Amino acid sequence: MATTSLDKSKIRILLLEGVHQSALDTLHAAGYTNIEYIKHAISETELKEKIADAHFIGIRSRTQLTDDVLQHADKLVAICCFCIGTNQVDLKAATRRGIAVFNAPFSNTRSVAELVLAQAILLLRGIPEKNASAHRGGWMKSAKNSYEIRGKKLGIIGYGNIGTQFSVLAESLGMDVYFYDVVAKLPIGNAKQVGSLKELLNQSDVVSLHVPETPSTRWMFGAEQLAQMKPGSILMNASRGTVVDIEALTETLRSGKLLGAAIDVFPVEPRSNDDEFISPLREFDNVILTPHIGGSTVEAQENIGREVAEKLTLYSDTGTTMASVNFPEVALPSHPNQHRLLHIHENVPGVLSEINRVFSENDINVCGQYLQTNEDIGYVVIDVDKEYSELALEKLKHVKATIRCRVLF
Ligand SMILES: NC(=O)C1=CN([C@@H]2O[C@H](COP(=O)(O)OP(=O)(O)OC[C@H]3O[C@@H](n4cnc5c(N)ncnc54)[C@H](O)[C@@H]3O)[C@@H](O)[C@H]2O)C=CC1
Ligand SMILES: O=C(O)C(=O)COP(=O)(O)O
Repeated sequence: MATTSLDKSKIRILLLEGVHQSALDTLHAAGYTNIEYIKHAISETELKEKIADAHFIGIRSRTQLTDDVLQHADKLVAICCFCIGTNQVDLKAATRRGIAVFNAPFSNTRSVAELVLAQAILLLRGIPEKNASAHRGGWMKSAKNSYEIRGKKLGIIGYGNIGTQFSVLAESLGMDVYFYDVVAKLPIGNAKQVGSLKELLNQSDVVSLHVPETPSTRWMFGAEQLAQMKPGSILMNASRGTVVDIEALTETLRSGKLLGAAIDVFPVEPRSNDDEFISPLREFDNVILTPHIGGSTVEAQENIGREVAEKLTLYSDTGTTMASVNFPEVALPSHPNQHRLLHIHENVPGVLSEINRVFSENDINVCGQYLQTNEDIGYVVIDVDKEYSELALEKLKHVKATIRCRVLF
């Protein structure tokens, strides 16, 4: 019988942006050896070339997998984001092509929360300016504009995993925490949800953004919101570079209204550590500029590497899609002595009955069947005796609304 399932050594995995060694170790331990490992993000042209051969791609926040790029990804089975955000992936385009997307939804949460807490303390004491001055031979010994964090009001925008972690840490240091979120959220500890962003900004000494990049958060923080902030307050953004209008922030900082700012993410970020970081914010000593390292700790990266690589191998080996960002979630047992057919189709009426007809009309015994759908696609997994998989695969490919169909053994 012809082989339809790929040998592991032929499954090509492209890993970009220097994902942690733990990812490579996990993949090697699972028998995957055909891995191209690149330490930085690559240009769109190179990406289009390389993705054409890849069955799996691993990226972090910098690589943009647009509809245009995915048009070149004929063999791609899954996209693995070794980070929280998946805004860099056109999820609709991936789903339409039957490409599953995975991420690490909370392995770097604590790292971001610790960073912003530290930044709030440093900014309230004016440390960035004093440090910069001392490096130039200055001596700014003064208590002017230098404050304890205790008793200050923290305003968190986006009270999700990171926002709540930060909330807990900030309360433990005596901050009063308020938050604004588009969804009603259970407040942790003594935190209080406020009804509008304006209300939050009017009262907060420290404002910190922890929203995902979505159409509703793109440029949500501009001149109007900066005007609503208290004089002498602080703005921190470790969410996405498209959330804050940098020109408006630059103007506000020039006016001296803010005590300082901490910005970790930028509208355009360098592709590698060899490229120059360009930003109008470079001129301000009272702004902490960090190179998108909110989640860059050894602990977070090691955990993310392992976690996402495990999701990749599980999907590749068994078809399991648990915790996928865009696919219906199906947890599948191993399938010894059987072949497993994976059928991804548009979620339209009549597909299932057509699939079932393939098996009844061809007298193929179904040993196991699993189904899950979401609003866009359906994912059906069927285990059959080995000798029938080739025939079934051929027939299933012709079922209406089929996006992708393959066999695992
Ligand atoms: N700087 C870095 O290295 C890192 C940055 N991030 C960024 O942080 C973001 C947040 O991460 P998590 O807390 O894990 O996400 P999450 O999904 O747990 O929480 C996001 C929260 O924002 C809220 N939200 C959405 N739109 C909003 C709006 N327009 N206004 C107010 N609230 C809104 C949601 O309801 C949710 O409660 C990620 O999407 C990612 O972009 C994440 C990790 C590391
Ligand atoms: O987890 C996220 O969403 C981040 O922003 C971290 O991105 P990175 O892996 O550091 O490129």
